[in-house]
Amino acid sequence: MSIKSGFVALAGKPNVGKSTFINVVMGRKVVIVSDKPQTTRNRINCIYTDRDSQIIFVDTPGIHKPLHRLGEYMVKAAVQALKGVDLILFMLDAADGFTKTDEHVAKIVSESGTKTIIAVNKIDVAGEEKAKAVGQLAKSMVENVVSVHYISALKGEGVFEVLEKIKEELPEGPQYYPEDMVTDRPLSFMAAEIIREKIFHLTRQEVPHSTAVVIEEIKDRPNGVLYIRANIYVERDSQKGILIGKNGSMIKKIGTLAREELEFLVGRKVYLDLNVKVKENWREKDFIILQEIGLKDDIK
Ligand SMILES: Nc1nc2c(ncn2[C@@H]2O[C@H](COP(=O)(O)OP(=O)(O)OP(=O)(O)O)[C@@H](O)[C@H]2O)c(=O)[nH]1
Repeated sequence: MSIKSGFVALAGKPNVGKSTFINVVMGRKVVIVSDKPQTTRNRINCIYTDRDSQIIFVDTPGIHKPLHRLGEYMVKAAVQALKGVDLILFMLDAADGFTKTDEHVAKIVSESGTKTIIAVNKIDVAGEEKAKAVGQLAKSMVENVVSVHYISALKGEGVFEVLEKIKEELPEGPQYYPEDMVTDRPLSFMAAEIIREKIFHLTRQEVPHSTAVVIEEIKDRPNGVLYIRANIYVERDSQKGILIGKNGSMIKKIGTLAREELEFLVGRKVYLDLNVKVKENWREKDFIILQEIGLKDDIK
């Protein structure tokens, strides 16, 4: 039996709700969501599979970067990347109105000529009129728009209509990935992202941004438990104190929440071993780069 399958690029400025949308579609948490912009340092490709379709949601490098950092070359590269996908999902924020960054994303999307679905998100907090204005402006700026939807990813409103439309527009094709695969990222990457998300949610000010999570070890224990050891690097002793908390209460909270989510992801018991370490100026160190581009080994 043939299915509908293909690659869908998620385009939209930071914080419009791309991760929230993906999480609703996937029915479980696979992408970090935060109210602090650009938390998803490394974007994850998510694979949605059902009876008659497989959709691979991909990120477009360059498109989320601040305008001032976008050289002509990067714009070209982004356009080129969008030419290579089957469909674009261009997301906008109804509450924000149509901004300069939206205009810039719209230009890149339009230039690719690729079929585009527009989703105006956050209608739960914006008036209908404002949302419609955003949708219409976006539509007028993009060449190949197949439909415009008004949604609230947070409330799950309209998300499945978008999903149906995506399926309708995708070509018939093969199932590219096994059906139980939800992301093409290794487990070590997912684990680091999940731990980082908890730190983002539970701590304030400079702490989240001074934190790096490096997965040191993932091992199958004979009793079926998955053992994961992670180092959490901060830049100063004071930050270490905050992360550990009074009598270890904060790190315990982070650990419990992260473990529960990891257990959900891998479908079995997880033992999470977290160690907070101070490493001055870790941002300049290359070990974190290695981790972020996924060079650490996955489960052995
Ligand atoms: N009110 C409202 N808030 C939303 C909606 N969708 C997402 N948000 C919120 O918007 C913020 C950003 O959402 P994300 O899903 O992380 O946005 P993103 O586009 O992936 O952001 P980046 O990773 O920065 O590119 C979070 O606080 C979400 O809870 C929505 O439909 N309504």
